Amino acid sequence: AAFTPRQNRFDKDEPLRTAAPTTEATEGTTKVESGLLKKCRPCSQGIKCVPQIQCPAHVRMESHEKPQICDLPAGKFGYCCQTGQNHTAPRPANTKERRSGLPAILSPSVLEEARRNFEHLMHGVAQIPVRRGFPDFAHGLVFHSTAKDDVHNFAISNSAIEQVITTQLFGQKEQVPLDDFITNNVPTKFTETPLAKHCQPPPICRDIQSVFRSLDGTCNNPLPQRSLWGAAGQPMERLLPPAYEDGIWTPRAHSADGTPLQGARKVSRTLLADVDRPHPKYNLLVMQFGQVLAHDISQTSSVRLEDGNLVQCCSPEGKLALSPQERHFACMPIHVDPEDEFFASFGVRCLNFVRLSLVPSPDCQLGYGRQLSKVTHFIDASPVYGSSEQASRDLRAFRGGRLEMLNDFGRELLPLTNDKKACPSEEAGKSCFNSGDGRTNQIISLITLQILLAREHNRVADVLQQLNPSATDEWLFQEARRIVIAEMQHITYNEFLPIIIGPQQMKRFGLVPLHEGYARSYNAEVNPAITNEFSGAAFRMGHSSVDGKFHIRQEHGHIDEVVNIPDVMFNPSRMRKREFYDDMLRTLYTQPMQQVDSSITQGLSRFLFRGDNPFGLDLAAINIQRGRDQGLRSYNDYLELMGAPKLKSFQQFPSEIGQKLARAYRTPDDIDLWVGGLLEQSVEGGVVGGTFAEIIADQFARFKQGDRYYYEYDKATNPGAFNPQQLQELRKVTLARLLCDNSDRLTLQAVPVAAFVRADHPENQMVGCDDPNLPAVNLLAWRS
Ligand code: HEM
Ligand SMILES: [Ca+2]
Repeated sequence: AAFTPRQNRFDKDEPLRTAAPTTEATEGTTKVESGLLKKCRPCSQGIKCVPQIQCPAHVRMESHEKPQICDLPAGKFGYCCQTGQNHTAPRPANTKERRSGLPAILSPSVLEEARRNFEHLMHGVAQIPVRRGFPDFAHGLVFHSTAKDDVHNFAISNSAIEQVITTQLFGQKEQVPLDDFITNNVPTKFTETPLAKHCQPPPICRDIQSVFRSLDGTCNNPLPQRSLWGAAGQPMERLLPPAYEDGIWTPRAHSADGTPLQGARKVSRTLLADVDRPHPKYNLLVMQFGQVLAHDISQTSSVRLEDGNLVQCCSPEGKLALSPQERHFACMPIHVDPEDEFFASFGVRCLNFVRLSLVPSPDCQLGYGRQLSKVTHFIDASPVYGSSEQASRDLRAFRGGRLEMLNDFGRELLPLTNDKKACPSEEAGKSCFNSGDGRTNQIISLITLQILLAREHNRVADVLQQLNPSATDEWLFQEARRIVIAEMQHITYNEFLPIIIGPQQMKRFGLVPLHEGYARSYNAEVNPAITNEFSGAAFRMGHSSVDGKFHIRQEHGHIDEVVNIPDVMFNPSRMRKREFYDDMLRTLYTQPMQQVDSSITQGLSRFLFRGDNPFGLDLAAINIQRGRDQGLRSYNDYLELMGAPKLKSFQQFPSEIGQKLARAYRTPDDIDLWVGGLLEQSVEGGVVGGTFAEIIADQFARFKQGDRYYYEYDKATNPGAFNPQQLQELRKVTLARLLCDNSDRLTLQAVPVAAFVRADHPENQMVGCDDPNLPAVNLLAWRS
């Protein structure tokens, strides 16, 4: 049921090349060598050949300005890129005049009027509580970190919103072309106005030679102006300019033909049915590791009320959406049709949806709203350690470098949380677990991996202490953390990522880990921040891999218990059953994941966070709405970004999908990125289609090139570099080893060698946890 619009794009045997070569490039493209294989002239010195997606300015260039085409590994084309990852190309001359006509500073009257509008939006709205125990409440928890943090974010987000409202008013008054906003081409500033309080240059880093990366990700890039790149709370990047209808923050609500877009729920129920399609090769660990990784690198934040409480956009019981006059400015409720075969039967006509909060402009310039990630963007095991110094201190035991754990009759579990806002239930015995990430209790299989990683930290800390008896708690903690982060990174690049994006993209984006020696891909120009396209669409591919049920203790055709996933969302009590942790791990490596395609389990699309309610939320609709909230452009624009032709008609899809698409959208230019990506056929050797593969590959290239502390870098780059012997040891780590080392050994005594591959797959084999053939990191390399 999958389809790819352009399976072979960028391939050298593709006769139709969309990127019009410059005269230079045509000269440089030498004669046909064999068949259709052409060879391109290399880029001039100092200019890098990169995949099209990493040179996004080309989309806005005239054809004669497009960069020269060059060769990339795996038989692919790239661009000799001079604009870097900046998506704004030099603008046509005729708009220059308009821009220079704008005032440098805002007038007091605009400021005052905007202030009044803002006050009204803040206080003149109906306040309907979001009740504990209901699905919306749990949805709000997804954006929770700590109670203190919620209040702090409120203040910052408010400043940002006020800036946006002021910018909108200014844009109307001065008739600024939309294009100038989306390409950051408005010279006007907030300087010397009350809105300037958050415009501060990034801090200067004092200790740039620190052996250990900071907890909040600051000073990873030590260069002036870049000390906050990738740090917690920093804005996301964009591959393409936002698709806001006013260029600033008004979400895309109209089709390319001017009529209103269909609602997100309508798209979800028309296109994303629930079909059971188990993956023939990969198991649920791929899904579950993917979610842990997603939480490591991104957590957005939703707008809240002044007291930190959640915003509600629907009338009680979802009977209808509040009118625009009475609802909060961040409301973007999801409309439910009366003929909705599921929600309408409960009388529900409105699903709550609150927009993401924003960050103020760092350089004080007027521009579009920018979303943030609250966690460190880097892959740095932040779900284990938290994304701030304080969060990490709250998790530490301050003995032997260990993390605090709950001793549950001899088994180490995560400690229980005392943060009342972290758990939907206040009942005793239903307490939630605490970790470095506020989303841990979302589903019990996620808790399982969070426990696994915390145990791994303590296991490593204990061994380090035996080897270095006089080491301090601080050193043991930081060194164990450094090792666990390296393990996370190695498993991500070595085992996980190739499964997702396939071997060709791994090569083309330079993501394959080395077998020996140090890697040299650090590039101080690369901002490691998460992109909106990645967090709002591409990496949400994982939602399609979720199975609606867990088959616990599946052995020889026998299953002990079938657990529906909504029953284990924010309901961690099963973890206290003695054998559950081992059983869950075994389930994850035995049970297939679902294929990444246009099918989403009803466990997510109807019953998400149901709790005791008869119905839940629709995560698919939420994803679509979120993409519009984040200003993601339509799927077609991303095809163009990658150098593929845009779709012109729904008939380019197989007829069944084409018909459904035509019911959900007016033109192919309307297709939401997340939906279009899921409809593609998977790339060779990977589980996602070409578009998601590119967006994901680009993101992981940022994490590698833009992380000075990446585990494969040497001392010249990374002040916390591993010595050659340590690095060689770290390269032995596998997820299989982690499963064995951190299981309870109650029902789990053996693991599949390739942990992400179904245990029953012919290419895989089970190996006993004590088998010497299961490689392990020898920590003797850390004896000082
Ligand atoms: C196990 C079941 C899962 C559940 C119940 C779940 C639920 C959610 C929810 C409620 C959100 C926030 C939606 C919004 O309001 O925008 C979310 C966001 C997200 N999810 Fe999942 N998810 C699951 C698995 C996964 C997996 C397997 C992956 C990837 C492999 C993934 C990747 C993401 C990403 C990247 C985001 C955006 C995070 C952000 O930037 O805030 N999720 N998920
Ligand atoms: Ca992180």
